[in-house]
Amino acid sequence: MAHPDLAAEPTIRVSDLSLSYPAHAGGREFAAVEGVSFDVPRGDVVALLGESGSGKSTLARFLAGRAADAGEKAARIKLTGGAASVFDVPMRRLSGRTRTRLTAYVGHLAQDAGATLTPELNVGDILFEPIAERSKNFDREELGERIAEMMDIVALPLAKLQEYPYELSKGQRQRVAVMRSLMLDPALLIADEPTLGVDANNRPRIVELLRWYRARTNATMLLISHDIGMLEALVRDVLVMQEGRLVGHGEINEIFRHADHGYVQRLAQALRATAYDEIAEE
Ligand SMILES: Nc1ncnc2c1ncn2[C@@H]1O[C@H](COP(=O)(O)OP(=O)(O)OP(=O)(O)O)[C@@H](O)[C@H]1O
Repeated sequence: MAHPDLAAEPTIRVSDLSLSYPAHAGGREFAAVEGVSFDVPRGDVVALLGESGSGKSTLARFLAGRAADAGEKAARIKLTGGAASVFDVPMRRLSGRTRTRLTAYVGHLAQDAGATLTPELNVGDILFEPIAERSKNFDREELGERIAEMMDIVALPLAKLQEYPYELSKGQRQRVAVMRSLMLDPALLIADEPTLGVDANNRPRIVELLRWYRARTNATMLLISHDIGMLEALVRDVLVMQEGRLVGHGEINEIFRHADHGYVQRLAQALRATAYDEIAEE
């Protein structure tokens, strides 16, 4: 059985990778990612950009080891070509045990995670849950201090710990979801639009939380985000996808300065105008 090697270099290795959704409802198998290759070196923060439907979430979910997580069969992601490894664990045909081992180190913030917080739990329990599931013997006090620090960074009053998801605004729920994705101290964080649905005043709070986390842990991060504040504060390299393919890869300023691909050029222009909401919806 492959054991995750946290010192693996690079942390993520993707080679000519193709991913599909199975055929369903009389339709054909759908190729969401086609022939993509890139590495994410250990400790780097890389952004995955691209218009809606370009395959970003599919790739993120697959690399986070959550390809088979979806309830319905039709939403399970299948590797149809090439290879990928995370912490030197090959992602082809992951056994249940290997997957559990791997996902213990890989935080995944799913798309619109704030909307799927457990409705029966208050915020405090939502945050404690990942740790309580792993071990009964955790230091509640130490963890409480960490939670208080995170709440402060994202500007949520401690009284919110007693509230339930339905009592929070959309942006507050999203902030809780981002905090939750960090609770197990992941050595790799894969986050799908961490600031989506958060108002402009509070987006920098999430950026700050991720910066704080990185300074504390030096974790590797793959972020799907068109948030210019986040890109500027955290990201060195970007990957740009279009229709399942990688159409740009490199240092953020370089790639936008010398963009030779039509979509990358348009994206660069839009980002300069900081119209990120529109890009995400394009
Ligand atoms: N369960 C599924 N079954 C079939 N096709 C799917 C499924 N989920 C996503 N797709 C398709 O796969 C393609 C890639 O979707 P994906 O969500 O990865 O794109 P994305 O770049 O993350 O887009 P967005 O920014 O809108 O989330 C899209 O064409 C989408 O319609």
